[in-house]
Amino acid sequence: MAIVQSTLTRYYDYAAQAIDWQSVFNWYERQVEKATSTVSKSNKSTRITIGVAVGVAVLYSLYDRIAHPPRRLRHIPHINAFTSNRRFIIDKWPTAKISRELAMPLLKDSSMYVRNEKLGWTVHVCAPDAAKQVFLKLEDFPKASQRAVSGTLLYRLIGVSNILFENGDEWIKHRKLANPAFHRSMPIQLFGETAQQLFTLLDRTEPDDFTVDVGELFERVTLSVIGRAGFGFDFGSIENKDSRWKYVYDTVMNGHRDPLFFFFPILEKHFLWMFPKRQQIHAMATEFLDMLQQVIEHKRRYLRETYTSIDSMDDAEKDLLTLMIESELRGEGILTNQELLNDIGIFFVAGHDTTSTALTACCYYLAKYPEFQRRAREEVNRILCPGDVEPLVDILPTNKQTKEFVYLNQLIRETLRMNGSVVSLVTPRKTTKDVELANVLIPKDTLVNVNIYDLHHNPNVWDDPEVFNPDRFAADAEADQKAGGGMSWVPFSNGGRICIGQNFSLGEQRVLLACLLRKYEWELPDDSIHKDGLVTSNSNLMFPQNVKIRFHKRY
Ligand code: HEM
Repeated sequence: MAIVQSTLTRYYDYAAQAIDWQSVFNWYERQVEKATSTVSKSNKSTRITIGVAVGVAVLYSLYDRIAHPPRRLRHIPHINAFTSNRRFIIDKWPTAKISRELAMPLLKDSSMYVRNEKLGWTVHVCAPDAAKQVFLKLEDFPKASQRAVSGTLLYRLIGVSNILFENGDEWIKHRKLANPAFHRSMPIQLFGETAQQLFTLLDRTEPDDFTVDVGELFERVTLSVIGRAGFGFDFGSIENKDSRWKYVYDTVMNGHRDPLFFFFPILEKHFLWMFPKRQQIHAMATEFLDMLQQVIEHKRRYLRETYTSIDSMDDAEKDLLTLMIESELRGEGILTNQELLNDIGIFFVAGHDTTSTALTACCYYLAKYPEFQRRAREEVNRILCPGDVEPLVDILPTNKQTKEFVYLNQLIRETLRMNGSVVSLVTPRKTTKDVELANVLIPKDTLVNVNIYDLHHNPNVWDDPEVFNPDRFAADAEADQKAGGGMSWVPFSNGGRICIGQNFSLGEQRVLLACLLRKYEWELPDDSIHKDGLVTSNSNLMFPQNVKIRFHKRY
């Protein structure tokens, strides 16, 4: 009985975030009171008419409260909750269509709109000056609590006390320990070796011309990189596309994206016993966590026994976990095993799918625009093979050379504008007081997010936002000119909570794309479903769907 009671109380808590039920009931009571004084004096047909009228009014009030934001947010344009749920869950519109059809009409005269989400009604900020305020004023816009979704699949992998979710001193503790790991130079050699490992496999298994799903390929590559660079673990995912750990991880992440549980986490938290298949996926999450736990314990033990501050190994080639434990051993802070597990879980989840979707999108744009591909290859060859004759063998770029890839960098940045991997901030903020954002009053306790996709596609911000044009990121061009007027390009967020893995991901992308440009030329097959634009999922991580590319080996 106590369990049923606590479950119902929690369900009420959850539902109460979206709907102000108490005022619905109060209003209903008032109507019934008014009506009964009239009804008691009237005949039967009048009583029925009044009963129906009150019923209709109650239903309308209920609809109004579910479909529209609370009154305190009604001065901001909004998307009807039924419309957004239908388009997201039932019609599964891709992110680009959601943005074009539902958000852009509202942004003609506004820098923000309101939408209902799993944590409740949320203001989506889509203009550079307002985004800047959200990013920089951490005390007005701390991260909202993730308590409502703890215990769900993804949150079992990353916990709720980690570098991504915590605020204030707790967050500083995590970030301080992780910073040295991300501020050394990046493991460029490891990125290059991974590219070579991929080429060896493709040379062995594919003819000189072949077609492949690059999304799937890059997932295997980035999984391998994050396993080795993150915590010195080999997932074996390049050599073996059916590797057990890849299967386990994919099953858990696909389970996390299941719209039923994504939008109704209550089902998973309190009614898991009703879903046997879901229970099996939870068992896999446990298996994955056990593996990570063992890796951490082993590494902690090993480093405690062997650590000296004089160390011959180059920091750039050490894994992130080792560097974090070394920071602890130097006395720069301490995390419990559970907190370390959560942070490694975050690096893993945040650092692998994001980079693979970015690489997939960039590869797609290079296929769609052969002229951009030719320019990028020319630049890579000029820097890596300065002689008269291009040696037709793999040449792995050095750290210094990756910084000279100016045009390749423009391509990567424009790809992240057009198809940034993260659609809106993973963790919405919650206002701590009434604030004015781009001249709009946002009351205390309002959920606020920066919609990165809408900001990057807002025609009030970018010229011809739907045109893929890497030259807007050339020196002194459009992006540079906008830099003074707020934050218009924010695929990695910005301010104090900017993505800690930005340089890691950019380094990985530069090396893999440079190696790929030398080894292959590529194009979109004639029957590509992406001829008119990249088709993606509508989850918050924007997965390009089934991107087949035709490759021709150059050597
Ligand atoms: C294309 C690749 C990537 C993109 C687009 C990206 C994007 C983002 C965004 C938008 C945030 C802010 C989330 C929020 O505030 O809710 C973020 C935070 C974060 N990212 Fe990334 N990310 C990428 C790669 C990586 C990599 C490779 C790692 C680690 C290996 C990583 C680790 C993190 C962490 C730990 C945070 C939280 C930082 C904090 O709050 O202090 N990300 N990322």
